[in-house]
Amino acid sequence: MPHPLLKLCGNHSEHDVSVASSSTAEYIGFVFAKSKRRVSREQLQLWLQNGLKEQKKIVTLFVNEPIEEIQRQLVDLNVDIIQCHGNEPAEYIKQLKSLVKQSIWKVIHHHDNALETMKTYEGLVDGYVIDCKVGQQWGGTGISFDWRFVPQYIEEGHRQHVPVWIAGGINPNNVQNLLRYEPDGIDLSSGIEENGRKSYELVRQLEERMNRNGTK
Ligand SMILES: O=C(O)c1ccccc1NCC(=O)[C@H](O)[C@H](O)COP(=O)(O)O
Repeated sequence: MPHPLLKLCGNHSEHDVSVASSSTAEYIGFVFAKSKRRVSREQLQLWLQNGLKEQKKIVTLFVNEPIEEIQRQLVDLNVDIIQCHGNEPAEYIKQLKSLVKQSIWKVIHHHDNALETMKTYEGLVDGYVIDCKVGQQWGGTGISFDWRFVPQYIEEGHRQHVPVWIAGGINPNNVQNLLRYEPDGIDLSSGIEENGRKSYELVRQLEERMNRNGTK
């Protein structure tokens, strides 16, 4: 079975950055939206200056943020991807894409019309993250959606020739169930945390379970 890409998201302290940096994750994510995991531009700048970026791609996450504010936050920051985690419409994504150099990932929250929503971004995004929205919480909830729907999202993403990442409630104990669906990437936050901090041990367990499924 092929090995999916790994993203560790919601890093918000030097400790978290150290855990994520020492992992095999190809992508490291930072929340710029209202959240207990929110980081400032200045924090990320410092971590980048201290060598965080070597070997890793950096994802910055926004929720329905005015485009000018995204531009303001990212000026002179060497980051690779902007993850739009709210309900930003296609027109917004089109405008953002025309103004920034980073790749753009759109989060689709699993719901009855999610597949139709996904189709509206065709040709505009460089990837999708399918996540679980719980009440007013856009992400980082630790809750999974019904993974039997994963194949339909992968099929639609591949029809659009872009990768599909799965997020929401993934942890070392359930990751193998998800890997059966062969997502292009998996995105975790709560499932590798202990007392609100990323855990070296949980990341180690995650990598060990992922490796049981195939080699990188
Ligand atoms: O982490 C947050 O607090 C957060 C707040 C607002 C929007 C998105 C947020 N997090 C996104 C992620 O960290 C992940 O991409 C994804 O939602 C998976 O989270 P989890 O279920 O905790 O693994």
